[in-house]
Formats: sequence, structure tokens, C-alpha cells
Amino acid sequence: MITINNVSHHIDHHPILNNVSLSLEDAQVIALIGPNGAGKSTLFSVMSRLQPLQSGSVQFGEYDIAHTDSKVMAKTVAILAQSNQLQGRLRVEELLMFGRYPYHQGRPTPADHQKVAEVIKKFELQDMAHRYLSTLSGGQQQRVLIAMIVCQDTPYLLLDEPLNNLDMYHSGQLMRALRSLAHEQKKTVVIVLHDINQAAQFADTVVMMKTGQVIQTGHPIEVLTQETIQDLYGVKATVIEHKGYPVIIDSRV
Ligand SMILES: Nc1ncnc2c1ncn2[C@@H]1O[C@H](COP(=O)(O)OP(=O)(O)OP(=O)(O)O)[C@@H](O)[C@H]1O
Repeated sequence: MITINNVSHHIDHHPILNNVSLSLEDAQVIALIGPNGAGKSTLFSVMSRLQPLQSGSVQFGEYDIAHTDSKVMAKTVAILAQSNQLQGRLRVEELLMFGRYPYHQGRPTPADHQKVAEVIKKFELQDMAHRYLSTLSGGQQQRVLIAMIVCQDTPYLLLDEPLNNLDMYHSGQLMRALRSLAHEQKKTVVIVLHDINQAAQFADTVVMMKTGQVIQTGHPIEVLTQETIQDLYGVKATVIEHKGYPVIIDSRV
């Protein structure tokens, strides 16, 4: 369970997060959606301790982020930030092994090699496993970064806009892989998504944020309505249902 209680955050006296409280069950895919500047990345930064917690509390299972050792946190929460600099002189499999660092501390064991091999297969990276990161396309680099996060094998994963640069095939493949991590391996996956239809199709829970506040939380079919889309984005949309999940069409023409 992720428990966020009354988290507020200011930057230079400007309120960025305003009393955010959330209780999110484990073993599900949670999509965090909302307009640009809503505070999604800031919430992730605070949750993953990239920015200090100014007020309130955040707990991942039994671990309160304010009182948990960094080594324990590294085995509890993994984050993909919105922008990442990759060291080009590393090969793909070396980067993935880097994700295992909290376990091997620089001396990989057969179990670490096995985990890396498993993730390479799951994310269909076999053809590029030996290539240098500098030779990969933007979308390929993004897929490799996500695979590294998954190698970290934490119960909680926070991914900020993981579909950036991914084509239709790889977006769907990634969302399915994340869903299988959540439902089969009982990981809790929180993803910031701008593609509202990916959230509608693949998330178990949607959290809507606007101006630093959570305005709605629930199953996609309950919360992704014409009214909430209008409220969230100021967009007039048509919402239809397909196989039990909503499909949102921008009806401004
Ligand atoms: N270092 C900073 N200094 C000043 N303002 C900041 C800083 N970082 C973020 N902000 C502001 O905080 C607000 C929330 O930003 P944040 O990046 O969390 O939004 P977001 O919901 O992730 O947006 P996007 O969808 O555009 O990535 C924005 O208004 C942003 O301009």
C-alpha cells in the first residue's frame, strides 16, 4: 500500500503541491494523469526523495520515507524520472546490471545475471543487449531505461512518462509488461501518463491531479467521464465504451 498524507510542497514560496493525500492498494497499475504543470513530477520527486519532504508523510508498505535507510529504499522504490542522461559508453546489458546494484554492490551473482536475462527477454531487448547505449535510438534508450528500473526488482515502481518516444507497438508492449508485473508479480506500478487512452485501457486506478491537488481517484470507467475530462483539461470530449474500458475522443473539430 502507498499511503500519502497531507503532502504539501512549495518552491520559492509558490505552492506546487497542496495537501495531497492518497491510499493506493498494492499489485496494481495506477495512472497519474493531469494537465502540464499539475504537480505530477513534483509528487514523484518527493515520493522518491529526489526532493525533500517539506510536510506530510509518504509510506511505501511499512516504510516511511522520512525514516528509512537509503539502502532499504533502493530495494523498495525504483523511479524513472522524466529526463535522463545516459552514459553512452555502457552496453545495454551493463546498464541493466547497474539496476541490480542495490543487491550485488558491484559483484554480480548468478541470480543477478538471471534477473537481467529475464528482463531482456520480457522487454524484447535480445538484439541490442550487447550494443552501446550511444548507438540506440531515443525510443530504444527509453525501453532500456525502463528495463533497468525493472531489474531493480522493487515492490514499487514510479515511472514518469515512460511512453515518451515509444511507437504504438512498444507502448502497448510496455503497458502489458507493466500490467503483468503488477498482476502476476504483485508489483505496484505508478505511471504518469499523458495519453489518456493508455490510462483508460491499462490502468486499474486513475488518479487525477490539477493545480497541485488530487481531484479524483478511481477505476477508469468511473472517473474518465466527459465532465472530468472537461474539468481536467478544458477539452470537450466524447467518451465511448469498448470492452469495458472508456475510449476518449477529442470532439473539438
Ligand atoms: N525548480 C522549479 N522552480 C520553480 N517552479 C517549478 C520548479 N519545478 C517545478 N516547478 C513548477 O511546479 C509546477 C508543477 O510542475 P511539475 O513538473 O510537477 O508538473 P507536471 O504535472 O509533472 O507537469 P508536466 O505534465 O508538464 O510534466 C509547475 O508550475 C512548474 O512550473
